[in-house]
Amino acid sequence: MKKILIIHTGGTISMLENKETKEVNFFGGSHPLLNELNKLDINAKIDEHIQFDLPSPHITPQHMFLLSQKVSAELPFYDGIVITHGTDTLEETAYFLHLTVKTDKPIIITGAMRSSNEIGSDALYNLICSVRVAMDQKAANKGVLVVMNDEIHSAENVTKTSTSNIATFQSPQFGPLGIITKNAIFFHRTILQQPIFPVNSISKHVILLKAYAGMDCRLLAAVQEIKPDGIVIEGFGQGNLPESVVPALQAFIRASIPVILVSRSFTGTVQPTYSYAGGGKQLKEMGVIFAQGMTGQKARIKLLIALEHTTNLHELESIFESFA
Ligand SMILES: NC(=O)C[C@H](N)C(=O)O
Repeated sequence: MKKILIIHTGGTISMLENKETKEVNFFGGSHPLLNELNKLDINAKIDEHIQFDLPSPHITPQHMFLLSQKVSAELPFYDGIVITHGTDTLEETAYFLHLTVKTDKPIIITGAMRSSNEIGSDALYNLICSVRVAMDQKAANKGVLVVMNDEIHSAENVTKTSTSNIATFQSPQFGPLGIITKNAIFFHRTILQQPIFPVNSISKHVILLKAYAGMDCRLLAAVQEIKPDGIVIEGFGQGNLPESVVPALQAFIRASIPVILVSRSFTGTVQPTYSYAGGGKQLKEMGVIFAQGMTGQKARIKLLIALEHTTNLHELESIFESFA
């Protein structure tokens, strides 16, 4: 019989609705899903552990690091691990684990858009589906997977696209890796092998900025005061920025602070096409590092992890170019 560990970290999947006020929160008492699976006819030995009871907007990279250590420590004793998590920052934790946990065993993250006692709750359903995927040999060797709403997504590509729809998790441009039906699990694509970057700490400060029409140098002047270890900026289209922010970015790079560029557009890649002031070609020549095919929040997670290995801008560039 397979052995699966469920690690709970909080989020709506761990919350309840107050029937009078309609607010959703943790309301003390025991975890609403704890031991629910043992009442069902699932052919697995399931252990559960409550790691945190946090809404996911309260999750920090330190929590992700602790979770990554817990998962790595428990993996030798289980055939697969399922993590429950709030959906707001689920994709960041999923990607953190994807980049830091070395294993060929299935690691699944799931959440819920409606808490356990709400009509149409997806909490227990997503948990059951996740355990089924974690028990499936086909889920091995695919990095961290996000299971929600009958779909299996790679941590690399998945993002929360809707504020409240239960079909919120999507992989724009790529689609899910597989689907879950009543009786079977189908994978129809896989991921390329990814280098793993194990970390012993998470100690750097990386900030994420979004470009907007008319952005000027004032925000970046304020950022200079913060003295970050790295900056991720979501530029326009193929990777272009307003001319006015270029001198500040240049100053960061001269001070050996990496500036990583992704796009506000959620499909396609960033590339040095335009040579006007602030265009991608100028940014590339200036030393801005282009991160391919990922959102700003994922590039930030990757930079946080990469900076634990090197602060050399050329090495960082090859880390961002070598995989996406
Ligand atoms: N559906 C959810 O889990 C959203 C919640 N605010 C959280 O991320 O904790």
